[in-house]
Amino acid sequence: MTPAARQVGQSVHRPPGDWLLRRVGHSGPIVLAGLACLYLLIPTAETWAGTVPLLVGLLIGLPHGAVDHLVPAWISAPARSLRITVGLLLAYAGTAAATVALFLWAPVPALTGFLILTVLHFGTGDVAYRAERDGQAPVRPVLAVLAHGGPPVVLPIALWPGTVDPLLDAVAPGAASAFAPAGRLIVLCVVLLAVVVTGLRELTARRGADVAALAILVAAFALVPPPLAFGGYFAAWHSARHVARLLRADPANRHHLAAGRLGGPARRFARQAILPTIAALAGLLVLVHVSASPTVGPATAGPSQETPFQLVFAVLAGLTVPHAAVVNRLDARMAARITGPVGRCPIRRAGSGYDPEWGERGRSHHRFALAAAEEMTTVTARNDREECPMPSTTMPMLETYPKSINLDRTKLAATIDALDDCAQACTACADACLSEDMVAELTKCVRTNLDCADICATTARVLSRHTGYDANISRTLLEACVTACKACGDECAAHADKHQHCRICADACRACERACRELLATIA
Ligand SMILES: CC1=C(/C=C/C(C)=C/C=C/C(C)=C/C=O)C(C)(C)CCC1
Ligand SMILES: [Fe+2]
Repeated sequence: MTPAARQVGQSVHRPPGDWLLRRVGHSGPIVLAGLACLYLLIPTAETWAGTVPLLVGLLIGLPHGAVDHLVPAWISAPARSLRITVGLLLAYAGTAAATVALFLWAPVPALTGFLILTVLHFGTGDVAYRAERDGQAPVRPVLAVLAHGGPPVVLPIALWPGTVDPLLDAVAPGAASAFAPAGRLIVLCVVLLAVVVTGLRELTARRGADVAALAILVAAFALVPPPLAFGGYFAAWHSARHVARLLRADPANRHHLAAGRLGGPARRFARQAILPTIAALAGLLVLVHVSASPTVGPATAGPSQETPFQLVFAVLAGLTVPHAAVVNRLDARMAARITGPVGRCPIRRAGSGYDPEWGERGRSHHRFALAAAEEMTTVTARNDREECPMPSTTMPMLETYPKSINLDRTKLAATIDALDDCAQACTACADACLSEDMVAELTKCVRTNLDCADICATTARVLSRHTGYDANISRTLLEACVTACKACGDECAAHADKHQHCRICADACRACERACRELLATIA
């Protein structure tokens, strides 16, 4: 059975596309191992291992940051995602401009900060990739981040001063001498220590392939000239893993990935990334041209003393900083989503719809929506451990809807769950009322219970249908729910001190009323 077929067969337990994560995960180690072998076998490779491989690697990797602005569109309602996308683009441009200014004003501190950021970005990228692939976050993420993100940056600087120092000075004049040999050695030792501890942890956890990947990473950056190693790493390791995760994050790819097809998602990504990539490339080329011209280039006296390379690198860093910020935030949300709040049931707790303490984080997790089925995997695993109630299938079902949904999926899922909870509580409360000795005093309660149960159940069913969506029907039903829940909540609350079922039902009605109002606010 192919990995894809296996996945389709157990679609509820495995997220669509984890086969892709596994497959792509091998490309980095294979390329770096190949480069290391090539370099050991053909020492003359050094002659063509100059800046060109670095540029080629960066060019191939460039598209991985080209769709950052689309992520909001994959995870929220179209009307709001446009606003988020525009806001994100403005923040992106602002951060990029500030970074470029910092690079030109204080090149050495700026470069130091950028290199630290690169370590964190690569490290968190790997940790997030692994967490997504394995369905669990590492026990010591900081150490793992350093172990995976450190080698591509620290090893070249510490072990290849002859090659790297001219590069450092080209992008930030004075950096080579500012990075003292003792400092380089100390940072190298810290990174190697992190690698050894992380490697031993992996060994104990019997993750042989991951230990091998880490060993290849270190060996390649120790053996292969930095521009070549870095180029290979950036394209085949960092960017490839990131793109694989992006493909899974795009809800439109779910069916293809679940069926083991990569062609559609790859073409879709190419379409999404092509324009921003061309724009970034064109911008960089114009920059090289302009800054190399005699009027503003290095020959000119005054403030424009920077080399073309320095300006281009500053712009590259300027694009990377907001990219790292966007990705880091999403990674953090993903990691939190995988581990969940300690001791709580994520997603949903009995009787109260969505867990308010899971709050913003939970909402964001749904928005990012790695894969609906993964939600099930994670929650089910946690339920096994922590005896949480069965998770709702509402969000996973929404995530599998093949077309776009005109409502905020998170709020919609929360409302459907709240409606179902409320309908169940109202039905049970009416039944319990009928068995009370003082049933005569509860006739109004039974009546409002049954009205509320019917209205909520009907609304939950209508809201679960999206094809040919009619906002007027949804709005009218939600308004009826608000009225029915308010009436039933008030009536039940009046008996809450005497009857536990009325207290529980009143809570469910209030929660449902709140959820309906929130959803109404998005369609009013
Ligand atoms: C300057 C410099 C380097 C280049 C760093 C670069 C080019 C980082 C780019 C990071 C990006 C673009 C991340 C986005 O995901 C090396 C090779 C570490 C060696 C030391 C000097
Ligand atoms: Fe990146």
